[in-house]
Formats: sequence, C-alpha cells, structure tokens
Amino acid sequence: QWQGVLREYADRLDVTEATPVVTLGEGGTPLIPARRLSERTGAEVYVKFEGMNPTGSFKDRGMTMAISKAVEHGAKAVICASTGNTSASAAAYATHAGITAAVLVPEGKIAMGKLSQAVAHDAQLLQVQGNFDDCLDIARDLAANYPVHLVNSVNNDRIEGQKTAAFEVVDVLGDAPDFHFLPVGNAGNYTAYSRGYREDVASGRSTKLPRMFGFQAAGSAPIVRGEVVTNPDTIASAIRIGNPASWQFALEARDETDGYFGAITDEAILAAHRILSAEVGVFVEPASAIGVAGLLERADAGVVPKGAKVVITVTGHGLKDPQWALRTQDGGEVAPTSVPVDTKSVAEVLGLV
Ligand SMILES: Cc1ncc(COP(=O)(O)O)c(/C=C/C(=O)C(=O)O)c1O
Repeated sequence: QWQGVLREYADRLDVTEATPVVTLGEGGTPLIPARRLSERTGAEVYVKFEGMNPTGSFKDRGMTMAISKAVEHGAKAVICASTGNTSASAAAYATHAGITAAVLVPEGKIAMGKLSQAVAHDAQLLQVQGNFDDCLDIARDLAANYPVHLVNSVNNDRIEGQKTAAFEVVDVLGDAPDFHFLPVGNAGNYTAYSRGYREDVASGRSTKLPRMFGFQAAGSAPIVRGEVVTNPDTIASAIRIGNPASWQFALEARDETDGYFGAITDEAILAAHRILSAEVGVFVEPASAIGVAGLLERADAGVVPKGAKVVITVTGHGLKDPQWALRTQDGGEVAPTSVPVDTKSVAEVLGLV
C-alpha cells in the first residue's frame, strides 16, 4: 500500500526518526493522459489529479509535513487562514494527530464542501469579517504572540511536502515535462513544484526544469499586475487572494524556469471547468481548472510547440464546490429530466426508439 509522501520520499525530505509521521495516505495521485486536451492543442497533455488526495486537494501533501513537524516540536494547537482547502486539510490532519486546529476563513466566501470538512473534523472555525489576506494577517499575528503553530504555506514545511508532486511527475514520465501549468493563489504550490523539479535535476533524476506557467483569476491577479489587489473578486473562491504569501519565491522560480504568469477571466475558468469534466472525465472545483484555461490560451498564442510534454495540475475535487456543474453556460440552472416509472417513456426520452 502507498505509505503517504513522508515515507515514500523520506530520503528527499527532512524527516528523522524523531518525526512522528501523521499521514492519511496523501500523494501518489493519478497522472492522467488527457487525449481531448492533446487534440485541442497538439501537445502531449497530462492532468495531475490532486483532487484524489484524502481531503480532496493538494494541500494534504503540505499538511502531512506541517502537522508532523508541529507534533515533533510539541505543538498542541495549530492555526491557519484559508480560502477553504487548507482549513479542511489542517482540520483533518490535526484531529488525526490528536491536536487542535483553529481555522480562519473569509466570512461567506468559502465553498460548502470545504466548510463542512472543517466542521466535520472538529476544527475551531472562525468566519472573519474580511478577506483571505485579512485572515492570514491575523493567523500570523496569533502565531507570533500565542502558543499556536502556523501551518499556512508561509511555513516552509508546507512547501517541502508539496514539492513531492513534482517528484511523482518525474517518476511517472521519466523526466520533467516541457511545461507545467497550474493555478496560483498564494503561489506556494508554484514555488513547491519549482523546488521539486530543481531538486530532481540536481539529483540526476531528470534532465531539465519545465517552464512553470501559473494562472490567476483576472479579478484577483496581483502577480500578473505587479501590485497587491485590495478587493480580489472571482468565482474561483480558492484563489481569491490579493497579496500572495510566496510572491517573491514565485517570481524567482518564474525567472529560473523561463516561466510565466497569466490572468484568466471567470468565464474562461468555467469553460475549462466544463471541458475537463465533459471531455476528460475529471471533476474539479473552478479554481482548479484555470491551468487548463491557461493551456488553451497559451496554445492559441502559439507558445506551446506541437508535441510538447505538458502537465497540468488540477488542485481540488469538484465535490468541494459542486454548484458550478449544475449551472448552464449562461448561468441558468441545469434542469434534471423527470420521467414516469415506464420503460417505454424512458426509451423515448433516451432516443432509443
Ligand atoms: C483548489 C485550489 N487551487 C489552487 C490554490 C492555490 O494554491 P497556492 O498558489 O499554493 O495558494 C488553492 C489555494 C487555497 C488556499 O490558499 C487555502 O486553502 O487557503 C486551492 O485551494
């Protein structure tokens, strides 16, 4: 059985005999050849489905390391600010470790699936009357002045755990891809993949760094604009972040990988979300689809050569925020078809007769 990322990659992580391994089996997620995306772009496209982690997002990779290290250092309580997935993951790993999690989320801006996870895992959930950036300011202040351990991605343990996703891509493909596309909120994951790919080149496991292409929602694109966005706004609630915690690391990684940051409209995010589920069979929450939208846009711009190996990380499962699949292109409700208990009627509706 897959042992979780700390054990599977113990030789490439700072885990010692003294580190208690807090794991829910995270990592080892599918790298899915996406034929329809390859046809659309002429590239060789793979989707790294991080919704298949224990709490349904890539956050579990970082949280197994952050919570294990917190317990190693004797922490009894952890704190995080979150747009939702970090809080779900922190709550699950903390309760599994037998310690307390307090989570701060922007009031009224968290997807129902994530809210229910934090509650289900017995976190102390506080809805802050502000946005994510306000929540992170408070979480950092609390950790500096009270006996609570901060597990946001400003904590390097999170980046360390999350770099294992890059290890897995190289393990499966046999080398790094030419391009890696992914969503960007705090830019922790962009930083983590860059670090993982860099370490694999240094160890000789791979021959090159992929060009790291990160995407932000047009209404919440501080890195693209080069300035803090004070009132970020997007339906992609997971990445509604105006002042990314790993901003500088991400810029360094972009320069090192000949990378790119782009902005994508909510409409294009939802279109990509639909393409992924309807054509590839992978159901994600809207923010997770932005890397697909970015690939389609960059391919149209002629930046992605034919036959280029492309990996897109889709970061959170669609069940986190299922409402979007029940809306039509123009925002109406998808009306389910109702039929009587009668085979012939059903056959007619299905167009079989
Ligand atoms: C589905 C999904 N996709 C992409 C991102 C962006 O990753 P980063 O660029 O590393 O921040 C997030 C981030 C979520 C939080 O920041 C949180 O949960 O507090 C996410 O949930």
